[in-house]
Amino acid sequence: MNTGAFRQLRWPAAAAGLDALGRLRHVVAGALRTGRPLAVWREPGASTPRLLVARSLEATYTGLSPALDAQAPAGFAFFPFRDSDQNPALFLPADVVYDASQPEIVGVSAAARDLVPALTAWLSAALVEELSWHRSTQPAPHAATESEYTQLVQTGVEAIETQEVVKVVTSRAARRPLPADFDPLVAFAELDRKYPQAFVSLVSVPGVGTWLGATPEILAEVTADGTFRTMALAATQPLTANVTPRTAIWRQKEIEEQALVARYIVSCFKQLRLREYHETGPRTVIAGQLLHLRTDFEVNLQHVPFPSLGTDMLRLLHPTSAVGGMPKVAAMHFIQKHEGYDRAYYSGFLGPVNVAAPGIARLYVNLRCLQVRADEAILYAGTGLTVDSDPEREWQETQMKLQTIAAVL
Ligand SMILES: C=C(O[C@H]1C=CC=C(C(=O)O)[C@@H]1O)C(=O)O
Repeated sequence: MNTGAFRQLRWPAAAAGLDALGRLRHVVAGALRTGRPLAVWREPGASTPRLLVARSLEATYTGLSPALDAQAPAGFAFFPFRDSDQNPALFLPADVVYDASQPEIVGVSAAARDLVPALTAWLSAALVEELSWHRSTQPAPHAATESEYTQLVQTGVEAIETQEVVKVVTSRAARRPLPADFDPLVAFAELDRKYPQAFVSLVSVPGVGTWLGATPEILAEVTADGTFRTMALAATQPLTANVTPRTAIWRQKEIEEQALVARYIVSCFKQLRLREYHETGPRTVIAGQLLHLRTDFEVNLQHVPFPSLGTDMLRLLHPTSAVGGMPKVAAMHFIQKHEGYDRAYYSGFLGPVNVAAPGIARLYVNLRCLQVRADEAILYAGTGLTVDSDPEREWQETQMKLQTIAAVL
């Protein structure tokens, strides 16, 4: 954790019996009790989660997508599919930070210095059993029936046939009852265990709600050694005993669907006049119980004259054609007109910027996610359509995708 920029509070002797995750839970409880936004996440391949608490809701509103450079503020981005008053773009400033791999300290930013007395007292306070998670003030979205969804796919295929769009990604919400004793932090731990290669997240913001997810898709990453990465992830089939990444065979429809996403990324590089990028793939990758096709793109930022490449690419990429479609504006218009529900933060993006260290940012597409409501969960999934899409198969594909996150219910 980028603790250099933070005042470090040590846990008091009273907390000696609490393990790293117990401490994380206690800081989460304090944030929820005082109405503060928070994010807990575990990066792919990492063994421990991190937590960030913003000092206030007001401090999280942002107009622009985050800058991916070492001088930019540290925080956690939580962006909707489409920015609106109901689903504002948020950037939670890194005011209180906790890294479960360094469980002896809690960091507090200079901007949140006035929180230090209350936080110090809280670290010695008795544990709270029940956490009261932030709720959305928006109504639950409409959950499409099978016939509504297959009709939507049919309309999408017709829009491709009439050349209104080249590709569009349709999606739906599904409502599931919450188990009586559902605990988002326990569910987070289960996602962490089940999906070691996913970006696992739990974000809770007053009025916006509580979102849990385990996404396989990087939107934009900038690493300490000056590398920019993104990926074209699309096409889906179940991972079974007989079909593995080595033996998977893809139909023409799926190859085309993924190639369009890759082409879209290349078009973004072209808009920025960047030619020096490495492209690897497509290859078959595992995401939970599914297989996808993935092409990786990498740029060495030390070798190109584009200091703001990460920031510029992020602004061009979102929403990628893996969640919107192509051409972007026509696909967004189709979705707005026909999908019939509010995606909110599903297929938006999320992740830390300059939290681990200045210059390290990891933003992911918010897929395989759910929204926790008072007594139900809203799950989300979508499918990329091409002219050859079969409505019934696309419905089945959304069912499979919902399974990734439904596993914690
Ligand atoms: C839109 C989703 O997945 C995207 C990412 C991988 C494969 C996809 C597909 O096969 O359609 C989607 O483009 C989702 O999981 O809701």
